[in-house]
Amino acid sequence: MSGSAAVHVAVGVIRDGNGNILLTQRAKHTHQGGLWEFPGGKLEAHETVTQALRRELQEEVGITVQTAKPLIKINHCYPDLRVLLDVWQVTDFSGVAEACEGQAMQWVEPRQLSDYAFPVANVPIITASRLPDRYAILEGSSAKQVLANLERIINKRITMLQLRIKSLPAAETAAVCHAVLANCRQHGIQVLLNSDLLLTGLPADGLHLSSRALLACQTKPSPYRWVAASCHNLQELRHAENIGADFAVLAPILPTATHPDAQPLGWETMAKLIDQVNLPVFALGGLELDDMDRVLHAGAQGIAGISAFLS
Ligand SMILES: Nc1nc2c([nH]c(=O)n2[C@@H]2O[C@H](COP(=O)(O)OP(=O)(O)OP(=O)(O)O)[C@@H](O)[C@H]2O)c(=O)[nH]1
Ligand SMILES: [Mg+2]
Repeated sequence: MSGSAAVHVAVGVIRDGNGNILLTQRAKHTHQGGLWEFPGGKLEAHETVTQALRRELQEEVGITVQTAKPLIKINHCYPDLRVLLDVWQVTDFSGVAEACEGQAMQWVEPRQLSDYAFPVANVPIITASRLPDRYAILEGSSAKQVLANLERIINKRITMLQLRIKSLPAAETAAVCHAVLANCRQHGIQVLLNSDLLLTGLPADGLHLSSRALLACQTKPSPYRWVAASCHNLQELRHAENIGADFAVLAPILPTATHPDAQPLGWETMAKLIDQVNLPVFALGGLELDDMDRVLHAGAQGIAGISAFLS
């Protein structure tokens, strides 16, 4: 199958006002029949992906797409078919969803998606649909500064962050980590601990591997709800994908004052790199929240940042 052109499919992760996601069940006789899917279908000749998305969601579940943004692209080779799943998040629609083709249909909470059997290509789509579009990196050169930065991050309504404290004495680091975790729990923020933080037994939500730690892993570290990885090139992104990391952070995209010697990847290279892996990838380095639209259209999950969320 690897030689034939991929079938381009427009797929909608449709959310209702409560954040639930619409699933339908594929008819028994079809490709991957009997499994659950996000509604969508093949592009017709001369159709753009957003035109196909609009038509398919009207035909299959009777809704009219009002607003949609790119979520993730998946290139997958089934034994009998190669597909490019072009997945869009539908954030606003009109009409009431109904199963227009007699298929089973369910609105499902994101955390319950794992209770449903999907085609294997859908694994990173499910991860992407559970991730936010902003991933903050919390740092600081003193305990006071770390906690002040956390206040600012909380005010930006961030729901996930990486705790990366490098320069505090060990005893102070442990105290700050406990304070950050308690504060984040209170505000519903998930915390991933950077792998350079040599502290064990902290009740965090996940592990964020430095690129060095990533390359030293041959399998996904366990047990963590989330495993993320810092990447700078295709080799690292592929390694993150191969060990089954949940998502990656790719840097630096634009020049930054904090890393003046690092060669920025730029928009075009970033898009090309992200296109080559089936993995949610946050863009990091020199970006601001105003860049979100451009970042999403370049294929990224969203923006990761240190100063981006501190203004
Ligand atoms: N819609 C949809 N298709 C998916 C998903 N995951 C996945 O692997 N696919 C694959 O992508 C292709 C989508 O085609 P489809 O059967 O929905 O196409 P369609 O609506 O145009 O159907 P038709 O050919 O009967 O008109 C199938 O091979 C299907 O197995 C998913 O989550 N949603
Ligand atoms: Mg379909």
